[in-house]
Amino acid sequence: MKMPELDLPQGIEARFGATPQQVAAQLADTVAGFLQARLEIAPRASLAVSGGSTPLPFFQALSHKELDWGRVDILLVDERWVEETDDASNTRLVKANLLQNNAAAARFFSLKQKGDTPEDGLAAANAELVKLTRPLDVLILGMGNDGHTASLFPDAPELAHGMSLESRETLAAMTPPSQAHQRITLTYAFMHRARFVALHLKGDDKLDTLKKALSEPSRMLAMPVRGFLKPGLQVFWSP
Ligand SMILES: O=C(O)[C@H](O)[C@@H](O)[C@H](O)[C@H](O)COP(=O)(O)O
Repeated sequence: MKMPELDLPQGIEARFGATPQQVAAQLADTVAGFLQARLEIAPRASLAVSGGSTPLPFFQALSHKELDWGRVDILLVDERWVEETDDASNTRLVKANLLQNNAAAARFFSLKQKGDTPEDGLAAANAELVKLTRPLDVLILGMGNDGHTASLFPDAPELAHGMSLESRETLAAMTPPSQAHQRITLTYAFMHRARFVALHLKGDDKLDTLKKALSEPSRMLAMPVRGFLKPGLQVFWSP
C-alpha cells in the first residue's frame, strides 16, 4: 500500500494501515497499552470514545484485550439526544461493540439522561459524571468532513461556548442545524487535557479534510478538530 502524503507538524504522529481492521488493531493495542500503564500507577483509568461508523472494528478489538477492566471508566465524547433503542444512539453502539467480552466489566457513564432536550438533561448528565476519573486518560476522536469532532459542530450556535478554554463545564448541549438530532458533547476545555489523544479516521475524504484542517490551524471555530492538532496527537488512518 502506498502511504499517503501527509505533512504533519512536529510532534504529531501518523499511524497508517492498509485496512480499517489493521488500523483498528493498532489503535486497540496502543489504547490497551496506555490504559495498562495508567492502571499500574493509578486506582482507575478513563477512556472517552467517539460514536459514528469508524470506531466499530476498534471497539471490537479493544473489547478482547486483557485489562483490569473493572478499574476502567468508559464514556462517549458525545451523544445524539435519542433513546438507546434508536439506530442513531452512540450509547447503543458502544454497549453492543465495546462493552462486550473482557471490556464488559468496565464502568460506563451515560451522557443520555432524561429530558426532552440535551439542555434539559445537562444537570443529570453532569451528576452522572461526578465519579468519572479525571482528567481523561485516553481520548479517541473521530472527525466529520466539516471539521467537527465530538459534537463540536462548526454550525452549532453554541460552538464558541463549547470550544472556550475558559469554560469550567465538562458538558455542553449543541443544536447544529446540519444534524438530524440535538447533541450533548464533552467540552473542548475538558477534552483537551486528556493524557493521550488519538484521531481515528477512515477514507481519502477524511485525509483531505485533515489536510485542510492542518492548513489553517488557528481557525478553530471554522474546523473544531483543529483544537486537537497539537504535539502528542496520534492520527490513525486507513483507506
Ligand atoms: O456522534 C458522532 O457522530 C461522533 O461522535 C462524531 O463526532 C463522529 O466521530 C464523526 O462524525 C465521524 O463519524 P464517522 O466515523 O461515522 O465518519
